[in-house]
This record gives sequence, C-alpha cells and structure tokens, in this order.
Amino acid sequence: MPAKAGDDRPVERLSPRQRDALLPGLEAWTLADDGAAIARRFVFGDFVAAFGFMTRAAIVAERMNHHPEWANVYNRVDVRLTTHDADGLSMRDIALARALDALAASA
Ligand SMILES: C[C@H](O)[C@H](O)[C@H]1CNC2=NC(N)=NC(=O)C2=N1
Repeated sequence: MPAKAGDDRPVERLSPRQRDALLPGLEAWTLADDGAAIARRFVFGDFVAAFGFMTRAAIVAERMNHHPEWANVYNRVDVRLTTHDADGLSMRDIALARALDALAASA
C-alpha cells in the first residue's frame, strides 16, 4: 500500500504566534476550542452541491491523510479542523483548510 501524501510531514502543534501568522490567509475560518481548532461554515445552493463538495473533500482529505470533523444539514457543511496527533492545530489543518476553500470556490 503506497504511503499517502502528507504522511511524512511533522505533526507539530503550531504555537499561538505561528497560528496567528497563518490565519489571515483563512479569512472565512474562525478559531475554535480555545485555539485548538479552526471552523468554517460552507453554504451551497442545495443538498446535492453540498454533498458533492463533501465527496471531493473526502478524496483530498484521504490523500492528505488528514480528516475533517464535519456536519451536513441540507446545503450547509460545518467543518472543524484540528490535529488529534498534535492535540491542537498543525500545518495539516492549515493545508486542508486551504484545500477546502479552493474546492468550495470551484463548486
Ligand atoms: C493513523 C493516521 O495516520 C492518523 O490517525 C491521522 C489520520 N487523520 C487525522 N486527521 C486529523 N484531523 N488529525 C489527525 O491527527 C489525524 N491523524
């Protein structure tokens, strides 16, 4: 089984300073859980568009070996990203957030 992309990146927790330097590029995301996670609500035209986003996002997440915590109600997808292995935010969360933003922009 080939290693998934992203497996070899260090899963180091971001310091508050590192985190605060990265968040300006993720305007639609908010800090959650005392800085241990970031969260965003995506809103689509209808349920099928929302689920299509989730389908595409799942493929990207699996390839990155980094998985969202998310909930879908009709055309909304609420996403929370944190790195369990780092017990907080890591670059994997930033990378996945950027990837999800790009997917939503092209939905
Ligand atoms: C064994 C597997 O590589 C790890 O459990 C990966 C999988 N996906 C993950 N996803 C998230 N969000 N955090 C992790 O720490 C994480 N770890």
